[in-house]
Amino acid sequence: MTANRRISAASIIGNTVVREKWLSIGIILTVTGAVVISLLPPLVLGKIIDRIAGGNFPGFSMAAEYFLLIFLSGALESLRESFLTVFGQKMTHAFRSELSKKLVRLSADTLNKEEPGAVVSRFVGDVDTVEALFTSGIISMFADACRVISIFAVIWFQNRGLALLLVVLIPVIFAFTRIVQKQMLTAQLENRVAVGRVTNHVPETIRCIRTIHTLGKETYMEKRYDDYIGESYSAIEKTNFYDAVYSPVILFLNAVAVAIAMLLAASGNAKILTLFGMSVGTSVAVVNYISQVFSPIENLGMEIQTIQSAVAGVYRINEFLEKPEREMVEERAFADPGHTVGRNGAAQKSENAQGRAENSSGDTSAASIDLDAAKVNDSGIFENTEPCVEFKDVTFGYDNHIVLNDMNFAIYPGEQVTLTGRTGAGKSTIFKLLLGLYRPNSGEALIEGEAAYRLSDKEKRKKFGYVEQSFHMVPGTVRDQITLFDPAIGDEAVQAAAKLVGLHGTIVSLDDGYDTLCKPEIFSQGQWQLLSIARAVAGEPRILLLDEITANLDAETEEMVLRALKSASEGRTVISISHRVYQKDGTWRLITVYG
Ligand SMILES: Nc1ncnc2c1ncn2[C@@H]1O[C@H](COP(=O)(O)OP(=O)(O)OP(=O)(O)O)[C@@H](O)[C@H]1O
Repeated sequence: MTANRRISAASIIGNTVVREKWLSIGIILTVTGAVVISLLPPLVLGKIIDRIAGGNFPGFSMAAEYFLLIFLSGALESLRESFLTVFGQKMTHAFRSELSKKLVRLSADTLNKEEPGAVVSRFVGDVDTVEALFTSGIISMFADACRVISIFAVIWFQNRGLALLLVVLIPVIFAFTRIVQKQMLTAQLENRVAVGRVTNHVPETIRCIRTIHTLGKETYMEKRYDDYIGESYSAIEKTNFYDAVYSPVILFLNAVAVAIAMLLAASGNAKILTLFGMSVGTSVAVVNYISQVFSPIENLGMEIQTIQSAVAGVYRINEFLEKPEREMVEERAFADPGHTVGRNGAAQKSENAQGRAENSSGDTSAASIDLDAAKVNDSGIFENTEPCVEFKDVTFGYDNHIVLNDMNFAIYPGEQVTLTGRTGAGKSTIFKLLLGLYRPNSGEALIEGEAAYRLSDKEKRKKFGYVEQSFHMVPGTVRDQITLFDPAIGDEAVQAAAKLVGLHGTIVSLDDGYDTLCKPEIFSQGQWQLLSIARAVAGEPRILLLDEITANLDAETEEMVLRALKSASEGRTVISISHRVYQKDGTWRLITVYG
């Protein structure tokens, strides 16, 4: 058995950074490179203007230098964005892989308590927010912060007065940006809720259209629809308002800062000029820098928001990764003794049949078990007297609710046993213990002498097949439904299983035969159930566990499934939960569970 793995969002991020080290280095280089290079063009432009103002021709090389720097700055920024996108995708892949590994390791108890929608939202929404943390969160925030600081530093050396002006202005701009962004976010969320209501309202109206007409509720439904649209409209209005106001205000502040700096630079006052004096070229460069400082400030506000929601996503992902895991059993080389009962059971008439018969009458000591009937087929298909399924003093409960109390029973190879009992007695719980989904609180639930929960997934498939009330389709072809992607089950075994249940003809008549992509409409309900039996027997298990397999079928379809089951049961031990008894001949036995 393997212990719980310790994995968290931080370790997934760390592992991905190490695994993608060249990409990570590329991001660091492009982020810093883009910040540094973007500072240079205004400086060169300032020099060019100063030359022109002094009556000198700046020369082709200076102009070329200016354009080259602009090109380089743009190229580095786009390279940075590409690296970040790829990195974000790698991160998403790493997170989703770890989450899906975790999902298959969750204990049955944990899975039972999980809402499917909540699990899906961790795979989709939460992982997306973590991806955004890298594509438009933490790294972009670092880049933008560096940009603001470096622009400020350059202005400080170029024009001390303007730098002091920015010290006052930048926090004001930032605060204004955050207020607008928060208001916009609230309005967007309101809009999302309203749009959700509108989109739910339409199908709901269509679904209930007869009831609406019958009860004359058309006006009421129309009014509700109008209200929802109205809510959405006012939310969009708010968003548009803030959107419309933001840019002009920022442009205005930009213009105010430039105007103040220029006015003071042209004031002619010696004291003021010690702070604001600058050449024409420098003033061009400074104006350029000021207009560059606004966009990273605006980005910073958005990035803070992205980081906040990513932190919530990371928290939810960590919560999921910390959930209790089932005890994982390592795959091991195990000797497959082959079927103790062959396909042709009668041919393997056992010398021990007599011994089993004695056992069947003697082994009824369980406190809560009643062996109503215990017969052995005259042709006797038991090969030995060792039980293939056994409950020894099993006590089990969910949380504090004890369901099975000190239960004992033994089932022998080749037997056909039906578990019966009132609803809630614990029949399905017996199956869950045999499937190894739960571990008994005390006692032993054994399959071929081994604790069921200790069996690895491969061993389980070899030892037993499980058929449920309804078929659970996996994405893939008809063949995949039978093999469940087990490469050990070849075409021959697939076809043999389908023939056994009488579905081979139907499958080959499909457009692509066994390669037909499965969709709900390609088979009838009964045929899906036949496919379920084919899936269960394809691994050639020695035991079949059947859980109310005809519960949802009409009489005719049930007849067809029972016929298939008869062939599938031949030479196997069959344990079924049913309110009806499948096979009353030969080795059939009834176990009543009292719970
Ligand atoms: N995952 C679970 N968590 C908590 N209690 C459970 C869980 N599964 C079953 N139970 C409880 O265990 C008891 C036995 O349930 P079980 O499904 O084994 O009964 P059953 O005999 O198969 O019933 P039915 O014939 O109605 O299917 C019931 O009281 C049920 O509420």
